[in-house]
Amino acid sequence: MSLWVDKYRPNNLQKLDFHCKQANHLRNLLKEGDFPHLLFYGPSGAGKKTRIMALLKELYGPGVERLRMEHMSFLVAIDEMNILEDLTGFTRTGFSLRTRGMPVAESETDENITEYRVEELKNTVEAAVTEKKEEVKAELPPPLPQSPPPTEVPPPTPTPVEEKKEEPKKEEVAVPESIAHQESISLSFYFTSQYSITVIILNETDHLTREAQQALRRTMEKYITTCRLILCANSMSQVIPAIRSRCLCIRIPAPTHEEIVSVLTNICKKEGLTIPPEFALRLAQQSDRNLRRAILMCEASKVQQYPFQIDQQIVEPDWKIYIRDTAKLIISEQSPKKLLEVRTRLYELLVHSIPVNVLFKYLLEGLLANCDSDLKSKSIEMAAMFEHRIHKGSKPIFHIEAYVASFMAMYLQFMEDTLSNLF
Ligand SMILES: Nc1ncnc2c1ncn2[C@@H]1O[C@H](COP(=O)(O)OP(=O)(O)OP(=O)(O)O)[C@@H](O)[C@H]1O
Repeated sequence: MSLWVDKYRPNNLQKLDFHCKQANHLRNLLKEGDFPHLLFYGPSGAGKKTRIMALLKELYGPGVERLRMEHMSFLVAIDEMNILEDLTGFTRTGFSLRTRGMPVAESETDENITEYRVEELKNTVEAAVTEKKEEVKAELPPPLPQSPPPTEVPPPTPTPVEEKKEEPKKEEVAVPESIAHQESISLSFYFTSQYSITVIILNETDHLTREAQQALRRTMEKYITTCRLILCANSMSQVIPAIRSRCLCIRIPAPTHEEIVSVLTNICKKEGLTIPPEFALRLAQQSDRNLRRAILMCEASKVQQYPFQIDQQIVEPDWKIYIRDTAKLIISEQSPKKLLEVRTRLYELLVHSIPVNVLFKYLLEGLLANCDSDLKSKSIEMAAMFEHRIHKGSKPIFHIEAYVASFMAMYLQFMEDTLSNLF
């Protein structure tokens, strides 16, 4: 049994429920059978990946659904065991790179990671394009003719991707033996190969370091004849101009409340349920125009209570409640002890893969909801500064914590001033 978000994810361009005009443009783009490098950008839950998959399906047919995730093993050099523990969560790479407790020498953390990411990115893309090309080509069925001859029926060929699925391959990049400690990490990326073009989908391109993006730029140029990159990003401001200019940028705006209501109504109809429009609208409003969140909340609400009531309580995600409680903690007491407690909670959220920008946004929201109106503008100004530092720096936790400490100091000062004015 799958979740509604997966079960009712439209799988071709015709079935897309909103931004239909844009879907038509994409179809026109594909008429030639080829396309430039693409960069899809827009807020989370707007339907970027759904569109990418629908686009590939339009181009290559149903086989593309068996797109797979490839795991590659890399050996990472580690000099010492004075280790940074907090690398266990998300790292700022564009791949779904997750470390298995990967230790890194503290003194050289940033450079090591940057260098490693650049190499890793280049190796991965190049391996996918060059080494795998021959192998993939050999296994692929002949390309579908534009207008198939009426008499000839092509012989059934085994689907290549299915074959590969049975034996996932691992590659290892050797590192010098002199290095004392080595750990293997798993790098995941998606790629599909059809005909002569390898299509590589890179998620979270905006989380790549600048160096990695530069490397990607060169790779894009080098393999322009054999490879198409489909990049996916939440924010364009973090993508370097060189990458932007090499791609056709496609903006996927967040769906409107009405569009979300219509998607929810359709899903409920398919499930044989009735959803009051007022309740669907409340779900849309609470989801912050994130369609995935709205569908998940709708399903959770159905489990909690059906038939739906207009004023039914909407089940919120745990992490959202946890962030709100963290904000309340900050307001409740401003002391080093509380700061430590908040720090632990922030780490907890990060290791559970809550994106930094989401964490920061909801934390600020929670603080603003609880603080005096005089403090609001200052808090927002301060938050903007620390958010900028998060993007510029490499360790978001430092900056979030610094923000919390600064907010505490400002709040404490404000309370003292208010009290002294009273007496
Ligand atoms: N056009 C659509 N019609 C109906 N449902 C949709 C549509 N587009 C997306 N969805 C639903 O919304 C969910 C989220 O979409 P998707 O994963 O494509 O968003 P995204 O923009 O890639 O999000 P993120 O950036 O967070 O990964 C999908 O699981 C799907 O169920």
